[in-house]
Amino acid sequence: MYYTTTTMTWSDGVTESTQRPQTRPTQLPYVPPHLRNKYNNGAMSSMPTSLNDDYANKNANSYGFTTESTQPPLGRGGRGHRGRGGGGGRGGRGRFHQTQEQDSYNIASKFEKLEVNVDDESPESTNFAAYDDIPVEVSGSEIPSPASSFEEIDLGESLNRNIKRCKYVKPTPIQRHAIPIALAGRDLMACAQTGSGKTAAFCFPIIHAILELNRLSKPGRVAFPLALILSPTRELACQIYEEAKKFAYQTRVRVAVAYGGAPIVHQLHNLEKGVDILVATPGRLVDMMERAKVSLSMIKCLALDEADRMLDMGFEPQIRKIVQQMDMPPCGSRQTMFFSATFPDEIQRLASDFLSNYIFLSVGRVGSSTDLIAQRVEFVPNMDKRNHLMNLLRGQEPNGTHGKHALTLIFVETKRGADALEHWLSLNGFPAIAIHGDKVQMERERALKSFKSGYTPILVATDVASRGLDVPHVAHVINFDLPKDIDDYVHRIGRTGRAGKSGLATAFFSDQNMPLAKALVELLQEANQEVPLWLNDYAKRASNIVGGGRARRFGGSKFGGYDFRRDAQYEIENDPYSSTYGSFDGTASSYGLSNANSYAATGVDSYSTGSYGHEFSHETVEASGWD
Ligand SMILES: Nc1ncnc2c1ncn2[C@@H]1O[C@H](COP(=O)(O)OP(=O)(O)OP(=O)(O)O)[C@@H](O)[C@H]1O
Repeated sequence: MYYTTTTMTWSDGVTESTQRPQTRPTQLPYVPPHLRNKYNNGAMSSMPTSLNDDYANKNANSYGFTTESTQPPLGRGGRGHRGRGGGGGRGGRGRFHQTQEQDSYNIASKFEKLEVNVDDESPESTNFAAYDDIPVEVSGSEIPSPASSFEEIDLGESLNRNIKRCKYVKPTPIQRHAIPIALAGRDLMACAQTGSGKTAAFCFPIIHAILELNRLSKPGRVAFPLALILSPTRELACQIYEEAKKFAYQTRVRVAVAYGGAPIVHQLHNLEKGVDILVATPGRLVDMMERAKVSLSMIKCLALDEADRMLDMGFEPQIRKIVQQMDMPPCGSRQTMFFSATFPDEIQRLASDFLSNYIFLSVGRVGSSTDLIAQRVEFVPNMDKRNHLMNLLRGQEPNGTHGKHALTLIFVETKRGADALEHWLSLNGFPAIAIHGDKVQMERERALKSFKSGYTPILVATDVASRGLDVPHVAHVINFDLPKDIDDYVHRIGRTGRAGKSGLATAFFSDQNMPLAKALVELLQEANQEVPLWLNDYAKRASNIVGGGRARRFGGSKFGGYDFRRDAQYEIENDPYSSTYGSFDGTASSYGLSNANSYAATGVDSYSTGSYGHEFSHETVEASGWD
């Protein structure tokens, strides 16, 4: 379905026979990925024949682990080196799981120990200078003013305390604009660049609203959450859940999570204890509702993270079922908020079905990447991809604290490709682990934990890991296979360069990627990145082909945010037979559209800030004073 592709790409297709050492024996004892190079290579004809230091030294890349440091993450072997997950998944719980996992994963459980530090602008804090000149576009009616600080927003004592615990000193731009809008109870369609703090932008107002209601949920056989947050992937649901728990710490607001691939019984048991905020993936939620374990009749607030993904082909029927066909209060009686870094026109149109008199907010250019990410596009013929990757990885010196490797995330197109590349990297001494939709949930979670902890500093992933995942210290994202869709590229590279930190993204471009060339050039230009001459040529050639490659999805606006309603506005302005427009804000407003100020005349305001504000035919109010 959604993450499934049947096409073969280079990462799967480059057969092991052509790429692996030719004399690799057919039967090898199981060796975990990290140790395969040292232990398995003994079987290679051109190599020394045992656990030979000589070989290990000659072939040491900068990831070369000592035997001591490479305690395998799995205690009980696994399923053989070609088993699911490349051996990274199924064993028992070894030393790793008893130590690092417990220490690092459940942040919320350790939250109590964190200090409340009022003035700390620690290195971990956001680099706000990076966001200073960010363009902001807002449109809709009666737009609440943005706030410049958390004090000004005033989310209440307990939330403010938790914000300090998180060491959030200042709101990020999306938070400055979105939180006041959400606190005013308005529906919202919000776009902001990857890693810019959207999760808190919807979690804070939700928690605040529930506290204001002063009516927390009670235990019972059927759960009646007051707020629902939907996420397209299980991992993202878990991440939002962990974040929401931190933000709701000591507030008595109960947060629960429901996602597929894990036993439903345990999740239901948690729900029975009472839940105020339910974070869920659509499939599992529908299942629970059909079992009459969850009712959405009390929902006051609905938030969709990665909203464009939630409404694309894969999820739209499930979302319609959850939002329109079960017992959720109708549009207008609940508050609805959509968040994403990308929001194609056609998906905005769909989304407007679920919103009432909403405000459109974009911080940074919709669908653009952040300038914090240095982007490099290299022409790499398919045949050379693996060697090129190896050289790239060899060049990465340990640079983290204690000489640890910064994390590298490699995207490939298919699940098979992810397994094959993980295996090949492991064989060559690079500690890699794969994550994709064919792995069982436990394997997926383990892969992510192992990567997050730095234990396996290379993660090979399909798009299952492209959206929303916030893994600190991802220094390099490599698009081994480029995606077909430029928005997917934006989300993928957005796994680095988060929260004001800088990052690097390298893409391997080959002939097959020509349809992406034009959009890629535009994206690089917008992000002030160098565009290789050869890529420009590809873009020109692509333009000459019918369709011209996939154009940017945000219509005619090169810079700044883009509210699709403006297109509709434009169409009507230019349609001599049309004089009314009834769907702009989800209400039946109608207005004449004959002059340039008609947009403002309808009570629909807008403002733009920052250096990329662009011109519209309607009145644009320049806002200042907070940016
Ligand atoms: N006000 C703040 N100050 C400092 N750090 C913050 C602040 N708000 C959020 N962060 C941190 O920024 C990081 C990115 O936030 P988040 O995951 O919400 O980004 P996002 O915009 O949802 O990204 P994506 O589009 O990839 O989903 C997180 O580690 C979060 O803790």
